[in-house]
Amino acid sequence: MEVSLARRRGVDLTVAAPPSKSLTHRALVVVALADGKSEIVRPLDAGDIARTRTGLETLGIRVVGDADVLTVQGCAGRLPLDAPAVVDAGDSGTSLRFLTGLATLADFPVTLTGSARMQERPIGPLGDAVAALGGEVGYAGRPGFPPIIVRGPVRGGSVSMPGDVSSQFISALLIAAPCWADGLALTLTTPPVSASYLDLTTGVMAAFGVEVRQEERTFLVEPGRYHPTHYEVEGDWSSASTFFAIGAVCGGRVRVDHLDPTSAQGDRRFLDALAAMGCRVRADSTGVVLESDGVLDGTEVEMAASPDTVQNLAAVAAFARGPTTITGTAHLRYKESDRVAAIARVLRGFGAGVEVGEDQITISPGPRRGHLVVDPVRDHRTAMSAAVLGLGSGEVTVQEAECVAKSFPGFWEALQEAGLL
Ligand SMILES: O=C(O)C1=C[C@@H](OP(=O)(O)O)[C@@H](O)[C@H](O)C1
Ligand SMILES: C=C(OP(=O)(O)O)C(=O)O
Repeated sequence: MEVSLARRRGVDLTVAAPPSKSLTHRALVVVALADGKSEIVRPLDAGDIARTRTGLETLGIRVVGDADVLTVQGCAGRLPLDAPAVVDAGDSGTSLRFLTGLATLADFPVTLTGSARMQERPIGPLGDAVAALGGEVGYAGRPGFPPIIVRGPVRGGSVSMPGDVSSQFISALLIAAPCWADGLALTLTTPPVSASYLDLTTGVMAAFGVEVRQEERTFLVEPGRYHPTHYEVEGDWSSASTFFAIGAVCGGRVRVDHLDPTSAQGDRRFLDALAAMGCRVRADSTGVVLESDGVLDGTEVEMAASPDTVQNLAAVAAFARGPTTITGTAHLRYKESDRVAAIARVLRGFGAGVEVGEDQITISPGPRRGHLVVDPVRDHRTAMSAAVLGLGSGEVTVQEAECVAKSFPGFWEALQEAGLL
């Protein structure tokens, strides 16, 4: 599917944020381990969540329900797997990493694999940690990359791991840890990237009765049990960021409902960056409103904890009156595509100057080039950020636009309903 976008000015948009992808993934894997039946209310219904759901089913956990409520009978920390299994996580890094953690709780080997791109996304630090904690770990192809083969059970204990590749490795260990006989003392040898996602992990674990203690760079989890509960998923700040970016560049007013203005989701910081560029932002009891007159200043902003909004911010920066520097970008290279390269490719094609450093990107607005055709190379966030460029300036076509289904299947429909397509 191809989507072509025309320039819009003075938008007046009210949309609902879809449920959080990260919180739905976490809720699903935690309820799978709980010692009873739990309900997840308002889960995200999207491609990546389907990967976690079918992965859990492959591991012997039944997930029942639809878009409104999912019901799961947990396995009380011991997966009922009675033969070797293969989990295909497709393009979903979160599914692959979290289910690798769960595979430590099975008595049979589990092979975790994914798309061609997934086989280029690292998993070595997580594999090393699982092996050090007592599991058997192997790789079917290139060492340190999926397919990874994990055989439990893992006893747990103390381990060190770098934090600078993906926070998902840390979350995967933390989530499985209460089900290990010796619990976990995990010390990070480098500061964690995407650190806000660790707060989401510990928050969901706490909602199911398990505490994580943190002493400087060490995370401690005692052996214990997740207690079943009803868990309601809040709205997704990463998905919402595209609507706010559209408001920033087109000018006008954008209201996104179903967002918690006090959320632990780090992508909430995206709005601080837009405020620094000249937008006005306010929250009320049901959502968040952004107003912009379309006149934007460049800024300098650290985004290591909010990687999934960097492409939208880079797109907004192309409309500013001066350059914008975004720091904390090194780990964007390990995502659904190399997003540092994607930003450079798309924005240079658009007409902006892009300077790429080891851990930072500077965008300098420049004169618009002709019609821009964006191939997102299956990366949903590249596709959505291209919509920001298109609505802000016109003459942008997004190819294979259906890739947004990974996290936000209703994205293009939402734009259409708002009269923007
Ligand atoms: O834990 C999570 O839910 C996620 C963590 C982040 O990944 P990294 O920790 O690999 O940066 C983020 O980019 C991803 O979309 C979701
Ligand atoms: C990086 C992302 O997801 P994942 O790592 O789960 O593939 C994302 O949604 O932007």
